[in-house]
Amino acid sequence: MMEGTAGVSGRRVADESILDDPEAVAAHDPGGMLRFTASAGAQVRESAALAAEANLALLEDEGRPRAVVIAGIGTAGRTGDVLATVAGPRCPVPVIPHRSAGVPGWVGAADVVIAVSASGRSPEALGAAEAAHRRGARLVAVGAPDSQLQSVAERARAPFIPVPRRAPARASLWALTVPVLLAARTLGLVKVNEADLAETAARLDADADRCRSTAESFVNPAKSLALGLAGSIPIVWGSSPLATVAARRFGDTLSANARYPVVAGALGEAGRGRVGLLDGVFGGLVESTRDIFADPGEAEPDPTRLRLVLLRDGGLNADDDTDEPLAVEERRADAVQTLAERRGVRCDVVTAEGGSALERLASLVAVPDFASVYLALAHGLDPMAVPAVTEMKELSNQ
Ligand SMILES: O=P(O)(O)OC[C@H]1O[C@](O)(CO)[C@@H](O)[C@@H]1O
Repeated sequence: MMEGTAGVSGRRVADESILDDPEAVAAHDPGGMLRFTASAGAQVRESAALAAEANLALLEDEGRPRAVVIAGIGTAGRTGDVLATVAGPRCPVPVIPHRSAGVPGWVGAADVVIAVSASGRSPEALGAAEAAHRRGARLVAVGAPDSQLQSVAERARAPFIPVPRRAPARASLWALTVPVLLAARTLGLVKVNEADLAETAARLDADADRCRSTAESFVNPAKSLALGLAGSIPIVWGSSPLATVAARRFGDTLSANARYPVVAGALGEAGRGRVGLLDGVFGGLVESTRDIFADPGEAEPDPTRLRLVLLRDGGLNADDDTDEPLAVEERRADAVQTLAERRGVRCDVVTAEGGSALERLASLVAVPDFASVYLALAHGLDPMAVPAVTEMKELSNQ
């Protein structure tokens, strides 16, 4: 066990035995992050019901907006990326995620602002909601009940969709996302139907079952993903825009839960630049020194290596609904796997499953979400507590 200089303790080397002992898992997860992560399917169902109770019809009256801005930070901000990709390139209006306080200068009465904040008090979401109200834009607010955000929505006579405050923001992705999607559906921007929501929730439940703490590493995809990543620098690339949202989400959870540095993004873009990492000191250069016959007793401490996680969209998208032909995405994903193999860089692949965009996204997010928690636990880190975030807020007076 090591102590960090500010009193944070953990193990530098991951301890696999923790993951195979459900009691040890529970002991290292006093805040119940695994339980919250397992509630994803329930979040989808509950949020759909809460959105149905909100007066979203108010939005419909003024017809299709000029643009939709989704304002929020952190996980709340990710909901804007989800909406943009689920709406897809055929969306009739621009969908713009916005991550700083206020709204872009052009926002006015023709636009819709969806302000999202799990706590209902982030300055980014509150600033956007106030600005939308001042400028006469239509507003929808999504966040904690009885919060400042709810007050702004009430003042603006705008629909408010509550997100019960049970889990920390990053374990509330689905509770935050579903209201955003349903508001956009009311505006005619996405085609998410009840069956899509039910199937997404069912897939999240099934994945939570596969990733439960009592399922041992060799049958638990999240534990094996976590153990594969242990000690490495994860590089997470998504093969399509949808898979890229999942890749960035994995970057968020690996950083916040497991406190791992991550490179995450779109494979299309990486292929023109960052793929060069595979040749570097943490890639091909270190892999060329890997000695599989070395005596573990005499071996030097294991050097830090890259570990590639490729999130593949699975080829279920209709060609006419994507930015790029599917065949291009698939060839690129095959190519990076070949490249990694040539350099000796280990690669994990998660392939999307399901019929709707939302279900496919869920299938790419669920196992990595659990893996980020198991990786924290294997290092003896409490995935719930991120003292650096609190300290950062104190130091910057925010
Ligand atoms: O959803 P909220 O409450 O606005 O918080 C935004 C972000 O800020 C944090 O709470 C950190 O302060 C993140 O966990 C979260 O995603």
